[in-house]
Amino acid sequence: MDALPPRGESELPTDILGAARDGLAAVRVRRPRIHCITNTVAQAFTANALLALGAVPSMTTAPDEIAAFAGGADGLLVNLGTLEPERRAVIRTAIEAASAAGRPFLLDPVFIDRSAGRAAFARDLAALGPAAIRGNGAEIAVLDTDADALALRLGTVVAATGETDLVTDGRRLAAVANGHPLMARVTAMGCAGAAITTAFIAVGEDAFTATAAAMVVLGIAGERAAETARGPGSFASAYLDALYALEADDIAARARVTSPSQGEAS
Ligand SMILES: Nc1ncnc2c1ncn2[C@@H]1O[C@H](COP(=O)(O)OP(=O)(O)OP(=O)(O)O)[C@@H](O)[C@H]1O
Ligand SMILES: Cc1ncsc1CCO
Ligand SMILES: [Mg+2]
Repeated sequence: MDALPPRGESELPTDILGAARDGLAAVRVRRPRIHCITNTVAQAFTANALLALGAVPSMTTAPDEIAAFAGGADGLLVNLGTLEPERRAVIRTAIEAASAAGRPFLLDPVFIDRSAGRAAFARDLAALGPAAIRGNGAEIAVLDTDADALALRLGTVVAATGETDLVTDGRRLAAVANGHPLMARVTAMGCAGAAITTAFIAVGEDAFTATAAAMVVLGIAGERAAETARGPGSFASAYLDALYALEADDIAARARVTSPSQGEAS
């Protein structure tokens, strides 16, 4: 670690705010195609969240089509939430196709804290060069003792989500405090957030900045949705509306990003 620059030195939170604003605009203009191998619980909400944001989802897991879909997309999401044998069997083919096409993939290691076999599979996938790994704190903790070590060891970006989202590439660290407790009362909010993050990485220059920017955007959408929601049900639809309506001014006004060596950016 001695050879590394101090955390935060090479990345200003203001860069993340700019990346959130620019990333949102780029997703809406470029409409990246995101292929999602994701769990059966999250599929429809994830597809709707990508569409609301401006991206274009596809979700097939058919063995004879997976290489064409993953290789032709701008980014690939691999989510382990419902890891039936059929879904497990196509994941490597999808990653190989995306990687051969020079497209990023993001790993969401759902519930690896519940199953040793799933954790072992996730470790194998994590070694295949994901642009980012996003999981809740408990899931990330299964992969390494801390997110920085994991990011450095694999040369990837790690987002450990929860009340505060921590994003690191091992050298830079951002803490994103945006979000709302109702986000934890609707299933697949993290899964959809990982798909949104894949879209930001697909249109971004730098996976760390893009991942932190995505956390800002989805957290602010959650805050806006909570203003009109009456509970989890109306929150889910208000969240899609908020992704659709989000403007650059909302980001400037609401972003709460810190990095350890600097103060709050907003
Ligand atoms: N208590 C909270 N306060 C504010 N924001 C929260 C809270 N809990 C979750 N969030 C937001 O919700 C997003 C999803 O995070 P979470 O860690 O709950 O995902 P998850 O456990 O993977 O969810 P799922 O598996 O249901 O998709 C986070 O990025 C964060 O912005
Ligand atoms: C509830 C649930 N079970 C498997 S995946 C999933 C969605 C949240 O990760
Ligand atoms: Mg999850």
